[in-house]
Amino acid sequence: MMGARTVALQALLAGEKQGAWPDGFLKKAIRSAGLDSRDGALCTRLVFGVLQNRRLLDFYLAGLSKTPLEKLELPVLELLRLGAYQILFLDRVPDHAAVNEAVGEARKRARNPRAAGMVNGILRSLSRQKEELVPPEDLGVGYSHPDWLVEAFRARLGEETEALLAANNTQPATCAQVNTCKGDTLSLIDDLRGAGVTAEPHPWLSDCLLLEDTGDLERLDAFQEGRFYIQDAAARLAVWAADPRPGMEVLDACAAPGGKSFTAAIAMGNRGRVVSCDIHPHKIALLQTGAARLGLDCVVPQLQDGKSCKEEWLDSFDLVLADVPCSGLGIIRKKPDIRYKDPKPLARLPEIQGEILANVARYVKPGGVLLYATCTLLREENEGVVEDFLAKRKDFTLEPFSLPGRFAGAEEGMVTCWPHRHGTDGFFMARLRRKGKEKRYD
Ligand SMILES: C[S@@+](CC[C@H](N)C(=O)[O-])C[C@H]1O[C@@H](n2cnc3c(N)ncnc32)[C@H](O)[C@@H]1O
Repeated sequence: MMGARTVALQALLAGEKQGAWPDGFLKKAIRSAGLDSRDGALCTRLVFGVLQNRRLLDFYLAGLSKTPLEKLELPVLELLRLGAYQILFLDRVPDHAAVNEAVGEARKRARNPRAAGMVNGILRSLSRQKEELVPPEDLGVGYSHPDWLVEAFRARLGEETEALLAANNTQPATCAQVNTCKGDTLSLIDDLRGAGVTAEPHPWLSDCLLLEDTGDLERLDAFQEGRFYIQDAAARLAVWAADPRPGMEVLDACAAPGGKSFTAAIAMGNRGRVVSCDIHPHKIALLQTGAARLGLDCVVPQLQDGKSCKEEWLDSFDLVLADVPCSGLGIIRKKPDIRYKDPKPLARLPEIQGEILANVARYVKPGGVLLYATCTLLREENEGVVEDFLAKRKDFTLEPFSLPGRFAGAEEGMVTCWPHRHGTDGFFMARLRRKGKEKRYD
């Protein structure tokens, strides 16, 4: 039977090979290896820990390895990172156990017969020297973010940058939204606690819970009964800013996996219609399954490219949500590999975002609302796209909104949520009103 470290190694290697986040792979691998919840949690922590600290781990390993790290076989390098992460960050794993496991795996996997000896030597030296290690001064190395990203954050945050980088490497509690169409928050808390989950009400967001020790939460009865869904507080706030009301016609132009459609439908008491679109056919199935589980039949999934105009929708929706594809740099806490993305293709995003926004704005009724949102923190994908749009569409203006808690910018109609300030994902939302007679929904 495979252990937690072997599965973690496989997930890291799969991530390197696919150039993609191993989350899906990790969940499946944990299930198929039959890891119990304790080993599953250790395996997940190892994968997150290595991704969150890769640059820092490499910095220390490079100081101990005679061979440059880029010349090592990839499985050997990942084993060194896994071992180093356990030695430097995990008190509950004895160093000798981390070293022995890494050496055993290296014996099985490395083509170079000397690799196991090298892994042994490097990790034992690291264990001996760990109290004397001098941390790097460079923020990018210390918090394992690429230099370009540190500079982008510094341009916005100045001295606050380090706090954001540190927050990006924390482990947030899982944030769950209560499906108030299927029951109240207190009885859900009771039932989750009865199932062994640590469930607390969110400190400032109603009908929202912070969960820990969930194990595979999709197996919980309350999940299968559609009594909650997973969504960060910041994403919930974006729908709050949009303020959907019962009876409205709502379009969610970039909807999958459906969090904001579901939040809107719940706020509407499942009355009215939420047309939930996505460009990818396989994601329409996700929307269908999610809406069915939650019992939200006012959600109508539909395949539609947000960039191309659907004539019959012109001037038809009270509210249009444009939660556009973005660089995702606000959700590094949950997807630690996002920081390693090649920044070049990201430069094209503002154009795509602007195109989607310009097209779906045409679906807003006169007097209706357009909500632009991203889960990134780059000005060019956020305020920049909105400002370009407003320069072209003089019939739209930013509109103030209120949120629970203090969020700078709400009175001007644009808010950025920050992991280090608000404890949420990094997120941007702008509320725009189209000129015209507003239809009232109470
Ligand atoms: C940020 S995610 C949306 C998250 C979603 N609103 C939620 O709250 O769960 C962006 C989504 O846009 C979709 N997408 C990308 N390009 C699109 C396009 N041209 N038209 C419609 N959807 C698009 C992606 O497939 C992805 O599911």
